[in-house]
Amino acid sequence: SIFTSINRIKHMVLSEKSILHKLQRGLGKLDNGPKGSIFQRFHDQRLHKLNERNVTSLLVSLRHPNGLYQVINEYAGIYNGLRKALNGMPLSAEVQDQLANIADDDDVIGARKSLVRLQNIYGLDPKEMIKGNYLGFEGPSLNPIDSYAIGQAAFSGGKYKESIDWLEVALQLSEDESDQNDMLDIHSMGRVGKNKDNNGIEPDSVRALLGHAFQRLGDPATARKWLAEARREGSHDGNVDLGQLQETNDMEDNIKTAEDFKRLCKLQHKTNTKITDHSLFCRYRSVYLPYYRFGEEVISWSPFLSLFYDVISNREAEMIKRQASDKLFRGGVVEKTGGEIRSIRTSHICFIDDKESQTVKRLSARVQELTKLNTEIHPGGFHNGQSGSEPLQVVNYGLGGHYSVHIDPYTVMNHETSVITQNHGNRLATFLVYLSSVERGGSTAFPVMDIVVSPIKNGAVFWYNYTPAGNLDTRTYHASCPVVVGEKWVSNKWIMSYSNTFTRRCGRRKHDKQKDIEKDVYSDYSQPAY
Ligand SMILES: O=C(O)CCC(=O)C(=O)O
Ligand SMILES: [Fe+2]
Repeated sequence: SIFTSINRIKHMVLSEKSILHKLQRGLGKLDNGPKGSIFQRFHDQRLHKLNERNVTSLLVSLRHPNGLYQVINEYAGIYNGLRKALNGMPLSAEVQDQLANIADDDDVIGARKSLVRLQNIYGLDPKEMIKGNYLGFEGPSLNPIDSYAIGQAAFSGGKYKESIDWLEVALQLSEDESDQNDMLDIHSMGRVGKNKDNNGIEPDSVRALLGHAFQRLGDPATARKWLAEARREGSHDGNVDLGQLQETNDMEDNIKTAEDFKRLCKLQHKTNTKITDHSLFCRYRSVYLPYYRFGEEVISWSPFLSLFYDVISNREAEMIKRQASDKLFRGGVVEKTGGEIRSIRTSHICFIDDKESQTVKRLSARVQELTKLNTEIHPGGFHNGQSGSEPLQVVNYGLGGHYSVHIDPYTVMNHETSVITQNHGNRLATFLVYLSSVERGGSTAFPVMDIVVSPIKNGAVFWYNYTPAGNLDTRTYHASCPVVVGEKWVSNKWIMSYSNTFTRRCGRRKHDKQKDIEKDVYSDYSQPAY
């Protein structure tokens, strides 16, 4: 899938010529058969199109959710024809790899569901979203077919309220447009069909699906009204196979912090005025060799949470993203529940070991100096011996990319995680570095602490996942709010517990909290900033 990484979507758009070239090479041996010539025609037409387009404006549109949706939809549509033509033929691994770089139907469905997530989390109105207005950020508009399709996706995801909004917009837009057509047609004596308008949606299918949505919402009266209207004008029952639908919910729906989470996500760049702890403060922190000075802001004492500014340079951030983009893959947390796959994380990730990159190695060393915790990775590699930290995990989010509420320590016991926890213990602390700012959305929200952090490029958040007594600190539950506009990159440095048994400072008293320890530690070597 590619909709879960803006980097992959950009790669699809920018490397299509090279993808086509490699496909041509891979399909060359089929050249004499009929399929070979179909590919050649496809190749030539596509190349012609590519030479004509304006790449700059295309890239600008990819900052906006509708632009991303359109490009995913368009590429899936165009390449579906090719995929069908190649269906059943033996394809080399290279051809399959290249085809995997191009959006397919699953991406289109994922993209629709992502738009529904944006609607849901930020309380956006599809009337505005369709026009391209997301939280005041303008972009390309979508059409009634898109609106209907997104409504269908919402419906099949069990989001009936959301689906009704999209379906009503679809109906409204198609009526508006057929009104306009009627007016034009007064002169040419109407030719607009009753059921099928010029935009290719059948209003009766929309009405029927509206009826089903109201039915599922427990409003049989309104449901009957829509179903009757659909039947009066036609006999369609929508294009959705209602028998196959399953109710699925995002994790946000299931936890009691759902409303807090939404509220925090909407608070971007605003201070949470509920925090009135006057003992919070800022200070400068220094590391040496090379000398580097950062601002640090303590934003919560218990649990301890602090923000660092300019903890890496622009050059280092760009370097890490460049190194990561060659090895990104779909982030692992996909849960299977009742036969349906629901994704609690829409991003691509990869790991970079200190051995692979001087930049990453420097960052590890800096984190070690700042946190006074051991971050050294076993010289033979993370998996070959006890390590102070995991290799750096780099994350690139996709269209509406998010990560549902979770805690960082391993909790699910499968083979791989139990090998990690046996060797290294668990994720004692998290040092989360922002490799980009995000224009709208994409904050890190801590619903239990009632704190939200807006990504600031080159900044970082640091916290302990365990209390000084060694208990899992469930106040550290956090999530990545969906990205609305822009491209979000973060990286995680997870510091492991076994190597830090003796490096994490303990309290002087038995029940000391991290707050007490921090005060002791920092009065030793740091002065508050003015
Ligand atoms: O991207 C974020 O803001 C949070 C990421 C996160 O929590 C994680 O990757 O574990
Ligand atoms: Fe996390």
